Amino acid sequence: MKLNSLGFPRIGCERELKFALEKYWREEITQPQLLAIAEELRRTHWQWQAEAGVELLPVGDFAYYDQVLTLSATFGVIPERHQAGDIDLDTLFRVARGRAPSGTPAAAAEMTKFFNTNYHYIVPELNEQQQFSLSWPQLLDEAAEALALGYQVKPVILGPVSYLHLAKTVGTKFDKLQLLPDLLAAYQQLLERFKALGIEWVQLDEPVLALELDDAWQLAIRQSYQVLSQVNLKLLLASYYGSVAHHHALISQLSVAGIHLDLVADSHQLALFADTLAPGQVLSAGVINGRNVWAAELDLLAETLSPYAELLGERLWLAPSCSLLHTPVDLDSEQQLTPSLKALLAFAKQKLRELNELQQLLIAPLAAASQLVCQRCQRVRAERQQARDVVVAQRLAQLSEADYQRQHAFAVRQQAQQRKYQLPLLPTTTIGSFPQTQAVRHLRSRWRKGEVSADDYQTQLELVTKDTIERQLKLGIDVLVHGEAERTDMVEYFGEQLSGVGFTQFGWVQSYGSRCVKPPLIYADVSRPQPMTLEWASYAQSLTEKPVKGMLTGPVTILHWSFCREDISRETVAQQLALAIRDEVADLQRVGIGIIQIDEPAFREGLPLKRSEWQHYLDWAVAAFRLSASVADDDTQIHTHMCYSEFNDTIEAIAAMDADVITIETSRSHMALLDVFEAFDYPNEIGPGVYDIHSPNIPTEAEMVALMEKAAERIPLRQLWVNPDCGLKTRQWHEVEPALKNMVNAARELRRRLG
Ligand SMILES: CN1c2c(nc(N)[nH]c2=O)NC[C@@H]1CNc1ccc(C(=O)N[C@@H](CCC(=O)N[C@@H](CCC(=O)N[C@@H](CCC(=O)O)C(=O)O)C(=O)O)C(=O)O)cc1
Ligand SMILES: N[C@@H](CCS)C(=O)O
Ligand SMILES: [Zn+2]
Repeated sequence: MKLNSLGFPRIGCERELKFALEKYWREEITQPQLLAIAEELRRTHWQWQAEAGVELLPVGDFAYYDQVLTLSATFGVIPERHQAGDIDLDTLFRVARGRAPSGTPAAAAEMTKFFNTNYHYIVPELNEQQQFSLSWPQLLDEAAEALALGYQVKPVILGPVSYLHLAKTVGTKFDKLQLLPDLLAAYQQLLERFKALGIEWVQLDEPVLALELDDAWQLAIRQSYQVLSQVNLKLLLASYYGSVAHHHALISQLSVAGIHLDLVADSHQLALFADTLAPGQVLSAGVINGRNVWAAELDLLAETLSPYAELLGERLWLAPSCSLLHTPVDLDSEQQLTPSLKALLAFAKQKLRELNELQQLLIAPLAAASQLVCQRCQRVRAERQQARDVVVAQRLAQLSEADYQRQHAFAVRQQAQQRKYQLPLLPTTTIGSFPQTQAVRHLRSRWRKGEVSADDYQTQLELVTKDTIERQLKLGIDVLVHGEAERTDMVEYFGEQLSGVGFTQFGWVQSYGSRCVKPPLIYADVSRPQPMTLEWASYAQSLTEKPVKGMLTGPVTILHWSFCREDISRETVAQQLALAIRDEVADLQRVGIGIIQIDEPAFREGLPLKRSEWQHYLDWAVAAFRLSASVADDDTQIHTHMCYSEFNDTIEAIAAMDADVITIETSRSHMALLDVFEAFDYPNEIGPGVYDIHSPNIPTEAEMVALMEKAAERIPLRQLWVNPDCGLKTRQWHEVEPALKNMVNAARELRRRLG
């Protein structure tokens, strides 16, 4: 019974890769220095996995920016604008970031969510004449590197169908499946090269199988594995992030040497697929949750797996459900978690140990060590039962229809809000955060280490907030924000203050490139012991007569960007979070904050992979948002904000959220995203972003006027706001100030032209 690893977090226990990358980009270290740090990380991660008993070490989970981008480079899929001779490391960085220490800057490639995760990949750009040829040796080099260290190796790469599915087409319109035969030829070459290194197993990941695929994409799966199985290698076909039971017939007919299943997503797949395994075929049972941080119930898992261990013997492999990319690295680093919460957790390193313990439980259930594991599991289960808070349960039980409804319909509210605020036509605002400068981060870091007192920390942040308000006043923005300088992250900040939610010191998870987040841990019923944002909102409002928006993160986004308990439904957790945010809305309103933004950037990301499950999700997600917002009086203006969104297939739900104003990311799509709002006759107000905050470029007044004119062709003028695409925390003041100056001038010009 082998232990199978689908990948380990590459960022490093202390985010070594993040810091090395950023230093390299700032040209503070050389490329050989970056490569050396990366090599050291790979070595450490292989060693940890080997020590846990993993025999076939994954290669391909390491990436300098993103593993999909590495694969694109491997096949020579580099947009023309980023090419400059042969592919090198800087080519990858130019694709991902638009710039690198060498080469000419050019617009970065698109980045988007990897399936339903909070990890972002770089979208491959394919044209109709796309050629695929082995062009970047990283995967082969890393395989050779692991082999040289004496390990057995199993390359783990995205399969051809998922790769095509994630890619976008550029230039003339065409069906990307046309490219499959050529792509398969390139995969074959790559597999041959692995084989030449003496490699026996290659894992091909096809998370696309968790989707409901039409005939053409199912055929693509069939064709791909028919072609690739011709290479004399053992292929492990891996699916994850969802059940593939609906593709059982398709998958079980493929001639692959092994199948990996995400049994956390759907444990019924085990019996289904075990029944139809071909002779000799391996089943990799993904039983340890690779997307969550809770310690596994190993005793129960062993009970379930035991008959299959007998039936399949060596053909049963034990594995995490997916790559451990989505989990923090090492629980042992955490010094401040309560022992009772810590006992509930397992990060990547601990998950490897769990695999090992599970193997022992199956091999020697009566051994003393196995008994100890069972006792620990029982203790953890008992601890989990403390998660209930009767007050929260009672509040939920008493909710009625009225709690989900604003007092009056939008038209009435709009009048009340206009009477109160007298905002000009095309009001200007921003999305919330202003640059999180090095100075602010450094200050926070020193405060955390006890080098700066709480009072000094507060005073310094007040100065930053005051400066942020003054800058906005000088710019002439109509609805201000306090700037979020006190927040590390829009979700973590709330997680730190809610009961039932824990937070870590070092629980970093890669979000994209060098950027990481520390997701909160929702381990018990959630409530808000005291106001979370009131002080900062009131302080900022005290500095100006102009309205300052209260700034909250919505329940759906807090849920999706946290590690959530699994003993109750996500719907119920969303309701609990909604009640906490609702209390905050009520408090903000009470102290005179009359414009309140409840951010929901992760609203769409929560959509289940299978369309047939969408409506149920949308119903409860909309309800949670409404529950958080409906305590607002008619003249309190509720904003929401969504970035990374596409609204065509969710517009009814967006409208049902009934926010008075929604700000969205639209500048890159040149307002095309607004088509659906026009077609739907969206009744409430909209701020289509006119400033692409992901780019260091400063948009001109003329560009923003042109974008708003396009918006005005689709949406009635009095419904429109002028704002950036998203928060400005990752930008610098020298970029933000001129951009916002142009934005305010654009709004003024438009009022002259159109008003
Ligand atoms: C909008 N996005 C978000 C997602 N998920 C979230 N939970 N939050 C989001 O905002 N998902 C989708 C997108 C992803 N986008 C981003 C964008 C930017 C980041 C990012 O910048 N992350 C930072 C970490 C932010 C943070 O928590 N900062 C802390 C700690 C800062 C730090 O590293 N300090 C240093 C010391 C510094 C010094 O002394 O000078 C240290 O600890 O060593 C803070 O502000 O205090 C990142 O750097 O990766 C993430 C996702
Ligand atoms: N209020 C947040 C939203 C980001 S999606 C910000 O401005 O950073
Ligand atoms: Zn945003």
